[in-house]
Amino acid sequence: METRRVILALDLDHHRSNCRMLFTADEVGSDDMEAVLEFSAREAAQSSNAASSSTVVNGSHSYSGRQELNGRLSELDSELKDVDEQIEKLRELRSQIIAERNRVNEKLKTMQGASRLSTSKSLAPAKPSGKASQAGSLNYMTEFFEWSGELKARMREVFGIQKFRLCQEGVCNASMDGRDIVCIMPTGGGKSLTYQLPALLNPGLTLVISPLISLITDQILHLREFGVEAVMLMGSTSKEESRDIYSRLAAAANSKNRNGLAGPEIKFCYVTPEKIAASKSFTSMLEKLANAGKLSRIVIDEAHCVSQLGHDFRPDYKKLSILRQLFPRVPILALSATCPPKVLKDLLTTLRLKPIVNGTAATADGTVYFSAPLYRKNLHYTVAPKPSSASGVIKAMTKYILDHHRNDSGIVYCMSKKDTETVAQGLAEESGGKIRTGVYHADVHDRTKAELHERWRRGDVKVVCATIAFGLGIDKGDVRFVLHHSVGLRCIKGIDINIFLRCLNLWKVTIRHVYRAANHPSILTRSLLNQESGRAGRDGNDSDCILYFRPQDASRLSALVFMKKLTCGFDHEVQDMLRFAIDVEECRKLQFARYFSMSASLSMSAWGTAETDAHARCGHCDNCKRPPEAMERRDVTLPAWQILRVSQVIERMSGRVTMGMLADLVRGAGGGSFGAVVGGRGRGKGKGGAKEKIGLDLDEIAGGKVQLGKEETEILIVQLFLSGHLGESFHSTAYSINVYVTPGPGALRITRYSKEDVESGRGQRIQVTFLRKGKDAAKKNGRSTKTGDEEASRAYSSGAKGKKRKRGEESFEDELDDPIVDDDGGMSLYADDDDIAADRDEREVAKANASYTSHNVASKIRQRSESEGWTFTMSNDTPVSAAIPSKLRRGKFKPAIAGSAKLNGSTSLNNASRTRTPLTTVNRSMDNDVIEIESD
Ligand SMILES: Nc1ncnc2c1ncn2[C@@H]1O[C@H](COP(=O)(O)OP(=O)(O)OP(=O)(O)O)[C@@H](O)[C@H]1O
Repeated sequence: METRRVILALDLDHHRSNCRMLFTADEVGSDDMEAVLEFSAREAAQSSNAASSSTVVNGSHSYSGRQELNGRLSELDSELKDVDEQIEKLRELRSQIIAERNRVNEKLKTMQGASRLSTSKSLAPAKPSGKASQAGSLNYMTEFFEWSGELKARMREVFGIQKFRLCQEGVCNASMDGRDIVCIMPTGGGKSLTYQLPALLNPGLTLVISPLISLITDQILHLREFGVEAVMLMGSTSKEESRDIYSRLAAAANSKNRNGLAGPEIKFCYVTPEKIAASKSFTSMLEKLANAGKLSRIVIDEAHCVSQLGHDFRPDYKKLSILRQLFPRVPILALSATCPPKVLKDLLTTLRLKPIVNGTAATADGTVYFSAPLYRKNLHYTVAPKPSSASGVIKAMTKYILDHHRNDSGIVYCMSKKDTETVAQGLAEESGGKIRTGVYHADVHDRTKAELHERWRRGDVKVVCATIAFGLGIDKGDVRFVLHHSVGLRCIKGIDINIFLRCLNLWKVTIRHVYRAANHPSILTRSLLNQESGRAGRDGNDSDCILYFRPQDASRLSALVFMKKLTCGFDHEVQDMLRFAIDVEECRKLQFARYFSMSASLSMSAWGTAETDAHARCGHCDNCKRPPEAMERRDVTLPAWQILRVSQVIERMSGRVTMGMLADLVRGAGGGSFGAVVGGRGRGKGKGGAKEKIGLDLDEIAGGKVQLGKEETEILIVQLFLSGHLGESFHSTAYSINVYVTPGPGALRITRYSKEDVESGRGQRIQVTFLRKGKDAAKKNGRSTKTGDEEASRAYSSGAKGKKRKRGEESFEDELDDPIVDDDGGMSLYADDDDIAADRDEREVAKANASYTSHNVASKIRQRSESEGWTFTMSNDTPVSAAIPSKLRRGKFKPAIAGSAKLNGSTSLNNASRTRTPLTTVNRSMDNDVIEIESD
C-alpha cells in the first residue's frame, strides 16, 4: 500500500493534468483524500496496462528497460554525429558549388560579351567592334552579335521584312542576350517583331500577355500566316482546344528534345492578364516549362496598363507582379507605346524589374531600356475645314478620297454608330459605288466584324467607317489615310452616355454623383488624333491623317470639359484640342510634342529623329505646307468687342444662345432675336418660366453688325472662349447636355472700353490668323494642297450644293448637322428642348424604319397647304434634298415653308428653304406619320 501511494504520488506529478480531467466534480471537490487516491490508483493501473511493458513502471522489467533505452540513446547520438558531419561536409560542398557557380557565371558573362561580337564584323572598318562594347557596357543597337546574321535572315525569310526600324534591332539583341527589357515604340512602330523574331531563334515558348482579344486574334492570324505555331488561351477557348494546348505544353515541359511531341512546337502562347491572375493550373504549367528551361521569355504588351498613373490602368495588370516571383530566371520584355517617366517607374516597381540601363550602353545588371521617337514622319497631319452640312462633309470626303486615294485603303473614324452608317452609305452613294465602304462599331455582330476585317485586308472593302471600336489590334500595313469625320466627345470610358443621361432624369441625381460612382472615367481626347491615326501608314509609307473640324464642334468638346470639371477637376485637355484644331500656323508635330511634354512629361526629344531635331518643324503637315499667302493675320478686337457686348446683354436678359446662334446674331442673321425664359424657377421646360423671344438692336448694343463671315465669326468665338473672354453654361436635360455661350471672366477687359476706344486702338488687342478662302488662296499661290483642305474649304464656303452663298444669307442646311446623340459614349448638344424632342422623334422614326422621301414629304405639305388655302409647289417636281425631310423631322425647317408660303402665297420648296421667318411652327406627329405646318 505504501509503495502504491508513492507510485501514485509520482504518477500524479506526471499526469496532473490528465488526472484533473478524469476526476468528476464531486471527487475533486471531495475532502475524502482516500477516495481520491483510490481513484487515481485505478486510473494509473489502467493507463499502465495500455502502455508498452518497457515503459511501464513495473518493478519486474525496470532494469532491462533502462538498458534498452540507454542503448537506443547511444545509437541516436551516433547517428546525430554522423548527420552533423555530413552537414558540415555539405556546407563545404555548398560553398564550393557557389564559388564554382560564380566562376562559371563570370566566365559566361565574359564569353557572352566576347561572343556577342562577331569577330568578322567587328573587324569591318566601317563598323568597328568598339561600337558594341564600351567600357564594360554593351551597345545593343548594333549588328555585331553572333546571332545578327541569323536574325536578319529569319526576319526576311519569315516576316518578309528587309530592314530593322527604330530600336527593333537593339531589342532583339537584348532579348537574344536574355535581358529584361522595357521598350517604348510608337503605335505601328513594329513592337511585335521585337519578340517574335528572337523567339524563332531560341528554343522554348514565348508567353505573351496582351490586353485585348482582338489584338491577340490578329497577332495569331499573322503568325500562322507566317507558318509559326501560336495559340491563345482565353475564357472563350473551348475545352477541347485548351486540353490540346495543355497537353502539348506538358509534353514540351517533359521532353528533353523535340522527339515525341504531339503536334508542332508551340512558339507563342497568348493570354490576357486575367489568365495569369486567375488560372493556377496555367501558372503551374508555366512553372513546369520554366523548370525544364522551355519558357524562354515573357512579353507584356501594353505594359503601361500596370500603372495606376497611366490612363489605361487595368487592375489585372498589377497582378503580373507575380511573374518575377514565379519565374525569376525568365526574361521579361515590357512593351508600350506610351510610357511617361512616372508610369515607367511604376511599371518597374510592379513588375519587379531592376532599374533601367540604356540599350546603347547597357551594363550587365539592370533592365535594358529602349525608346523610339514618337514622331512618325510618314504621317501627314491636316485639319481640314468641315463643311457645315452633313452632305457637304460627305462631298468633301468623297472628293478627297477619289482625288488622292482612289485605290487605297483607309478608315473614317466617326463619333457615333449612327454616323458610321450614314457616312459609309454617303461615301458609297456620292462616289457612285467607286468607294467600297464597310461599317464597324460595337453593335456589329462579331461574325460580320470578322468578315469585314477579312474583306478589308483583302482589299474588297476599301474604306471602313468606324467608331473607335476599330482600333487596337487592327494591323493593316497599307492604310493610306485616316479621316476623322468629327472631333469631339469621344470616350468616356465605361459609361454609356445615354444610360448616364437617363440616370440623371430618372434618379434625379446630380451628374457629379453618377460620375463619381462610375470610378473616374478617363477622357481621351488628344489621343483621338494619335491612337486612331496610329492605324495609318504602319508599313512606313506616306499616309494622311485628316481631321475635319468646324468651330461649332467646340460645343461638343465643351460638354466634355463640363464632365471633366465635374469628375477630375478642370484641366486643359479639351482646350488644347481646340487650340490644335483652329491653329493654322504651328507645325502639328510641334503641337503634339508640346502637348505631350506638358501633359505626360514626355521629353521633347521623343519627337526628334536621327535626322531631325525635335524642335524643328516637320515640314509636311498642313500648317508647314501652307504658303504664307494662304493665311491672313487680322486685328479682330472690334468684332470681339461686339460679340462680347452682345453676349453680356443676352446674359442680362436671362437669354441662352449656342455658339452658332451667337455667330448669327452678331452678324445680324438668325432673325435678330434670342430666346429667354422669363419668370419661373429655372430655365427648363416645366420649371414655370415662359419662353420669350427678345429682339436685339445691334446698332445700339454693338454699334452695328460684326463684319466677318460666319466661319470667321465662329473661329473668333472659339478664340474668345479659349482666352477666357467668353465662357459657357451647361444645361442638362434627360437627353442631352446643352452648352450656351456666356461672357467669360475676361470679357470686361474688352467691353469696358467704348467702341471708339477700341477703334482707336485702346486696350487689349485680339488678333486671329484666318485662312483665306480656297479661291483667294489659290489665286495667290496658284496651286492646291495635296490633302484636299482647299477642296474642303471650298465646299465649306460654297455650301453643300456647291453654290456660292452671299454673306449673311442662311441656308437651312447650316443647322442641319447639329450634333447627334452619340451612342458610343459621346453626347449630343442641342439648342433647346424642342430639338431634343425632335431628335427623339427622329430616332423613333428611324427605329420604325419609316422613310420620308422627298416626295412624300412634299405631298404632305401640299395636302396641308390645300386644306389651309395656301399654295405649295415644288420646282421642277424634282426630289428635294434628302436633308429636307430630316430637317422637317427635327423641326428646323419650320419657318421656311409656311413662313414663305404665308408671305408669298406661292413658293417653290427650294426657294422657300432659304427664307426664314419666325412666324410659324411645325408640329410633328410621327406616330400617325403626319407633318403639320401651322401659321401663327
Ligand atoms: N522593320 C519593319 N519594316 C517594315 N515594316 C515593319 C517593320 N517592323 C514591323 N513592320 C510592320 O509594321 C506594322 C506594325 O507593326 P506592329 O503591329 O508590331 O506595331 P506595334 O508597334 O505593335 O503597333 P501597336 O502599338 O499599334 O500595336 C506591321 O504590319 C508590321 O509587319
